[in-house]
Amino acid sequence: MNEKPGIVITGAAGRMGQMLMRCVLESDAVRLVGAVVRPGHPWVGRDVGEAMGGTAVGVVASDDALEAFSKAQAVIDFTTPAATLEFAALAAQARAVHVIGTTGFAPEEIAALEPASRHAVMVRAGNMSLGVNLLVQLAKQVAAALDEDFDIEVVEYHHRRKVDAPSGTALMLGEAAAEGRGVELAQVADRGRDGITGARERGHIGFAAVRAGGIVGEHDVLFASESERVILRHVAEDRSVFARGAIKAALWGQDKGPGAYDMLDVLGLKPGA
Ligand SMILES: NC(=O)C1=CN([C@@H]2O[C@H](COP(=O)(O)OP(=O)(O)OC[C@H]3O[C@@H](n4cnc5c(N)ncnc54)[C@H](OP(=O)(O)O)[C@@H]3O)[C@@H](O)[C@H]2O)C=CC1
Ligand SMILES: O=C(O)C1=N[C@H](C(=O)O)C[C@H](O)C1
Repeated sequence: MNEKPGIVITGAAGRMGQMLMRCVLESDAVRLVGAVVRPGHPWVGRDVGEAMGGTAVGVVASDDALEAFSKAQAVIDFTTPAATLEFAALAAQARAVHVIGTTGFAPEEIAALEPASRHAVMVRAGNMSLGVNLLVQLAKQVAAALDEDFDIEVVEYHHRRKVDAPSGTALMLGEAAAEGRGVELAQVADRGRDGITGARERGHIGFAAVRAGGIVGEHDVLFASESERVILRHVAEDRSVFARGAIKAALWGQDKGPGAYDMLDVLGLKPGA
C-alpha cells in the first residue's frame, strides 16, 4: 500500500470519538477518511472539524457505517456493546481492521464477535495504553509469586459519566491475577459488596468501582496480607493515551491475517513473543 491507511472513527461525537479524530488528524501515519454517528445525530452531514468547534477538515459525519467502512483500511470503535456488534459484521464485510475499545460486553456478546474475526483482523482491549498492558503482565507475575495469604482487590476510579462497572481494565487486571494464581476469575470474583456480606473468602479477587467528577481512568491492583501490602497502580492522565494505542493497533493490523487479537499482541507483550 503506497498511501497512509484510511481510518473511520465510529461514535465520532463521543468523548473517545472526538479524541480519536484529533489524534488521527495529527498523525503522520494514518488519515481520517470517515466518521460515523448514530442515525439522526445532529452531526450527520456536517464537517467533523467544524462540528468539534474548529476549522473544516474535509470529512463529513455519516450514519451509513457500511458505506464509510468500504473506503477504509481500519475502523476504530469506542461506542457501546450493541453498536460494536453491528460494526463488527460491517467491518468484516468491508475487510477493514476493526479496533475495538468498547467495554461492558456480556460474555455472550463477546462470543458473538467471533464470527466477524474469521473474516477480518479484530483487535479488542479494555484498555489500549502501553502502561495498563504492562500492568496486566505485572499483575499476573505478582499474583503467581504471592500465595493466598495475600488478598487481591482491583480498585478502579472513573468519571461520573461512565456507564459500565467493573471497568474493562479492571476485568483485564482481574483475569491476569486469576491466571497468575491458576484459577478461573468467574469462580473467585467478588463484585458489588453491600450489606452483611460475611467475611472475605480466602483466594477471592474483589472489585470496587469509584465514579466521580472527571477522572479519566485509574486502576490499583492491591495485594494485602496481615503484615504488608503491594499496590500496582496505573493513572491515565488524558484520553490521548488510549487513542494513540488504538491507532497503533490499526497500523499493526494492516499486514495480519483474520483473527481475534488484543493489545498484548500489538505491543509484543504476549509471553513467548
Ligand atoms: N479500551 C480503551 O482504552 C478505552 C475504552 N473506553 C470505552 O469506550 C467506550 C466509549 O467511551 P466514551 O467515549 O467515554 O463514551 P461516550 O458515551 O462519550 O461515546 C460513545 C459514543 O458512541 C456513540 N454511539 C452509540 N451507539 C452508536 C451507534 N449505533 N452508531 C454510532 N454511534 C453510536 C454515542 O452516540 P450517542 O451519544 O448519540 O448515543 C457516543 O457518541 C466505553 O465503552 C468506554 O469504556 C474508553 C476509553 C478507553
Ligand atoms: O470509560 C472510560 O472512560 C474508560 N474505559 C475503559 C475501561 O472500562 O477500562 C478504559 C479507561 O479506563 C477509560
